[in-house]
Amino acid sequence: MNKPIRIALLGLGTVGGGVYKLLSMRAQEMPQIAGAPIEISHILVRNANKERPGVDAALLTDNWQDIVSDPEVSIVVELMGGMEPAHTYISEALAAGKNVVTANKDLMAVHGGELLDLAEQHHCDLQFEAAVAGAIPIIRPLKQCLAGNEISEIMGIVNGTTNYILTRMTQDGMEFDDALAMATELGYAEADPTADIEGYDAGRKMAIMASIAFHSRVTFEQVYTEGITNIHATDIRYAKEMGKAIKLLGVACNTPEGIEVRVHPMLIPDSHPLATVNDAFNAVFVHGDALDDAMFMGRGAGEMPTASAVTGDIIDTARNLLMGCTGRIGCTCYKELPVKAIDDIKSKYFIRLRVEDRPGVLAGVSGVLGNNGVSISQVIQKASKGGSSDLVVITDTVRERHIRDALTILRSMSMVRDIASVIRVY
Ligand SMILES: NC(=O)C1=CN([C@@H]2O[C@H](COP(=O)(O)OP(=O)(O)OC[C@H]3O[C@@H](n4cnc5c(N)ncnc54)[C@H](OP(=O)(O)O)[C@@H]3O)[C@@H](O)[C@H]2O)C=CC1
Ligand SMILES: N[C@@H](CC=O)C(=O)O
Ligand code: NA
Repeated sequence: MNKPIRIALLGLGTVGGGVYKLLSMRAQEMPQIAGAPIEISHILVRNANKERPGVDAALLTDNWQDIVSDPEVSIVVELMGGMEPAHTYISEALAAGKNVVTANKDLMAVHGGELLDLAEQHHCDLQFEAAVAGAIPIIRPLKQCLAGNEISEIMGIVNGTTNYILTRMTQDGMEFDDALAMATELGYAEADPTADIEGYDAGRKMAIMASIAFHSRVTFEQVYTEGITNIHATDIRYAKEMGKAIKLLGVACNTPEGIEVRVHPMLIPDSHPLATVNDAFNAVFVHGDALDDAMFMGRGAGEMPTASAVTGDIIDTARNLLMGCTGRIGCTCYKELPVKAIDDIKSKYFIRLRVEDRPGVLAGVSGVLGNNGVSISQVIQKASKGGSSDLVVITDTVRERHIRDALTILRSMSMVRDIASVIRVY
């Protein structure tokens, strides 16, 4: 039998704890699955004295040097999250010739190119399947199975926390804050859930996928992001009346003018496959010239689903180590494509306004939209409450900058008391 492959876990929280459990559950079969036993030799945590039931306390350390200077450790599994010290530790591990598996989208969406280059220099694997859409295999399919395609579009639900919140608000009428507390309790949310609810986490995942799919580096700062904090129960009610669901979607397209990449809430028809993706499930649509359409669906967050993706990467790296072929697949970005500004992107919009309840208001609002090149496809006006009423306008497809100009004028009009919501429509 091959001698054990020694790995170090950095982090033993939701995901690290899941990986520890899954590796223990599969320990007996690992020589057959991976080609050698896989043994955890160190676990780095912030607090090595904390009681951790079911975990061998002798493995715990709070000293990174114990790991990076141990020549027996061949795979470092980073599950701490955040930029630092994760960036330094991963760089030092690669420089020391250690392979790395990480679930860290924050880091990969900003420093992915640099870290993949470093891995290549040292002939090491740097694998990050769990960083995008949790358990769903998507990084490896994009880099390997779909490598013969020209991919033109990726669209999907890539944040479990926000999908869980929107599902609870839609199906159970739950308040936003209560649904977020449940998502945190279930281990779906990031350490700072702002990243989830403001769309940053989904933006990071879209940057990573767009880079791989379009062979051109896209970083997080280039992704337009809007979260779900401005989605109200009233919007969800209107969406239901129109036979639509509200989802936080990531969209990335490779167009002749450049890459479009964005994350924002969207109204999608109930008949659309993404409308039925609920709770912490994620789904990713990919369109390729040879592939046509494919959809990947599964759990996007949580202890064991995320551990599934991390453990798959550990096993793949172990197999590469045993075959002497680590570092086989590195960075696949060989183009330098521009990324389009959000102002140039076109969409349909749902605009909910609180307006004065008097004659001429509808004509005033539609006049401003028309003067800015925004044509209307549907209008809903609800009965008056306290002298104002809800006016919902669905526009035809329009350029983002025209909507912005129109909204600026509408906001300044006395007949418009408030622009309550502006949501894109599929
Ligand atoms: N939760 C999920 O569903 C998913 C998470 N991810 C990603 O996985 C990673 C881990 O997430 P998660 O498990 O939820 O996070 P947790 O907050 O649950 O766990 C973080 C762990 O890292 C340790 N840690 C944090 N900072 C340090 C440090 N400076 N030095 C040593 N140890 C440190 C903590 O130690 P201690 O225990 O002592 O506090 C803890 O064990 C993140 O990158 C996240 O984005 C990816 C997909 C899904
Ligand atoms: N916080 C993330 C965890 C997985 O990436 C999410 O909710 O999707
Ligand atoms: Na994944």
